[in-house]
Amino acid sequence: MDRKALRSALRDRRRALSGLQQEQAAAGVLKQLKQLPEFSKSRKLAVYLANDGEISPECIVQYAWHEGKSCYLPVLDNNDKTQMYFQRYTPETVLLPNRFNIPEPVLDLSLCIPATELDLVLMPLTGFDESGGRLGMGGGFYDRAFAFVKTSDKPVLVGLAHECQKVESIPVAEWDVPMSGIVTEGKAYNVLKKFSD
Ligand SMILES: Nc1nc2c(c(=O)[nH]1)N(C=O)[C@@H](CNc1ccc(C(=O)N[C@@H](CCC(=O)O)C(=O)O)cc1)CN2
Ligand SMILES: Nc1ncnc2c1ncn2[C@@H]1O[C@H](COP(=O)(O)OP(=O)(O)OP(=O)(O)O)[C@@H](O)[C@H]1O
Repeated sequence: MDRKALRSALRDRRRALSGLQQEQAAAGVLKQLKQLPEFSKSRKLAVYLANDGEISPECIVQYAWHEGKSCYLPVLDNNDKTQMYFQRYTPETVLLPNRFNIPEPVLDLSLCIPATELDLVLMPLTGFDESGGRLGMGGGFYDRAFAFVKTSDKPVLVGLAHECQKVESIPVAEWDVPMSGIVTEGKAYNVLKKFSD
């Protein structure tokens, strides 16, 4: 299956989950994450607002705020259509739908930080494999934003996924940035053995 067909099949799969399954999955992911030192140690954390059946980091955000961590959300640039920024996210942040209808903060560059300053990035995905292969929504936003990670050990990139997003092998593209790990409702896949034990 090519990337496009695989993306479409996997999007159907996650959209088919019930509200209860989504809630349980989100709680399961938080439970798994709490056991990871990379999460406990992180001070600056990139999250996202769930869309199209993605696993929701909402309870992770609530917990992170409670622990005094700073959360950041992806914000798209309306002029440069390839750019994605990370902007501070607090309970007061005003959100508006972006061009894909996903809520995001109104862009304020003074509240954005360079991707290099993030400790941990929780990435949305449509599919993953056990070698850290990631299939996103097809915009290439995360691949571009984190292309530098290939030669850096910060930030740690962790995909959040439903177990049903796992496939045998994601067809890899040359620009793909491998994830250090994937956390699902039931398991933490420590792909690059970057997670400390
Ligand atoms: N929750 C969430 N936020 C995110 C991402 C994501 O994957 N999930 N992104 C990760 O990169 C960025 C947005 N990337 C996206 C790329 C394509 C589509 C999408 O729905 N494409 C439609 C076509 C829509 C249109 O052209 O109007 C489609 O493929 O059906 C959505 C988001 C930034 N924010
Ligand atoms: N580092 C990069 N530099 C330039 N272009 C890139 C880079 N990474 C990805 N792209 C472009 O982005 C497009 C989409 O890539 P891909 O299908 O891998 O997106 P994705 O990982 O599914 O999406 P996303 O990361 O937004 O969730 C590709 O056609 C590619 O040309």
